Amino acid sequence: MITLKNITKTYGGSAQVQALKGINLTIEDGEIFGIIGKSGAGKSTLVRCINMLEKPTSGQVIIDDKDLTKMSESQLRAERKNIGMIFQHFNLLSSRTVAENIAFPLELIGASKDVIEKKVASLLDLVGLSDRAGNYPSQLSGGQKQRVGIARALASDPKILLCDEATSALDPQTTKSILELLQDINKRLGITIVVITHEMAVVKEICHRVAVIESGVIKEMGRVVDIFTNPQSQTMKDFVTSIINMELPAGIKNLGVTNQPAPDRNMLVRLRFKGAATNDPVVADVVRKFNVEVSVLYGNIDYIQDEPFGYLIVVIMGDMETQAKAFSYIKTLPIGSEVLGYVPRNN
Ligand SMILES: Nc1ncnc2c1ncn2[C@@H]1O[C@H](COP(=O)(O)OP(=O)(O)OP(=O)(O)O)[C@@H](O)[C@H]1O
Repeated sequence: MITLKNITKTYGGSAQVQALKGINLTIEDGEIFGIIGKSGAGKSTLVRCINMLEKPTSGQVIIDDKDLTKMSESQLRAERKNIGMIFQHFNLLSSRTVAENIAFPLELIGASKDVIEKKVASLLDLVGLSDRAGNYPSQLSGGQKQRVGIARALASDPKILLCDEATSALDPQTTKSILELLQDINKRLGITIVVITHEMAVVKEICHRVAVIESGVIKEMGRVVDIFTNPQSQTMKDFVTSIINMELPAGIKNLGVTNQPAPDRNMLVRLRFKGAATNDPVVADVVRKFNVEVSVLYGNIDYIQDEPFGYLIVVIMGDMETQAKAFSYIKTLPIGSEVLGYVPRNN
């Protein structure tokens, strides 16, 4: 488990920058945890505090009950074997072959030639590059270079893998294959993965939980499926709407939506489903119970990893009292719901 307690980081120099302003965070073993934020939010600083490449100005970094902020340099060097890291621009050694790059951390800890050979072969197999062992980085595509970066990061059998914008330099197809590899590594080896990104698509694809950071402060944190169906902070709403449209479709806006109920208006409602509730016959249920007509104007179902989530925009027709009763009932169901407004009855 990784626990960050009240981490602050102020960069010195003439103009002091407070990059982190009291970060509290717990990342469970085996989790894929996303940290998302815009440029300059403090993401890289935060992830570099986890392995103490950046020393926090104050606060504690506790990994498996050990406080890294209290360790000497040599203790830290030993501890960092448990924490692999991959980077946006791969950071491979251009004069070394693929196999030699992967072997590098093992050479540093004085592993025997035999051990290194076996380990490199199994890592090459894991990342699907067995046929590229003798190539130099310049002979590889971006995706292949990142695979080498991943293999090198895993060479010391870390328990944690930190990924700093690991797919930001890659095209969407290659990004997908690298994310699949990370997910596979998480499942097969049980490694905890911390993913730093500015792309919500990356979070949606592989993260179990996510925290959004802005100006050195965590604005919101939660399970990815909860965040997608019900973001609270403006920052998270902006990220969610960057990949799923929560705006009212133009066709619905044009119906003449008002905020107040009226005898000649019907209620416009958004229903938000996730997980098993996606299969619940909510609309049929409301129609039967309240003898109202419900018309579906818009629907959208998507998946976060294997978990479905979706939106439905419906119009509840009937007199004002029945509309209100039907909505009160919907509020008791295990789904999200909100009244978006009221539309003229003839729609
Ligand atoms: N070594 C440094 N010295 C001074 N200021 C720094 C240093 N590194 C980062 N900063 C500042 O700290 C703040 C957070 O930077 P950081 O790189 O952590 O953000 P980020 O979210 O990773 O941004 P990006 O996505 O653009 O890399 C920024 O204002 C940045 O200018």
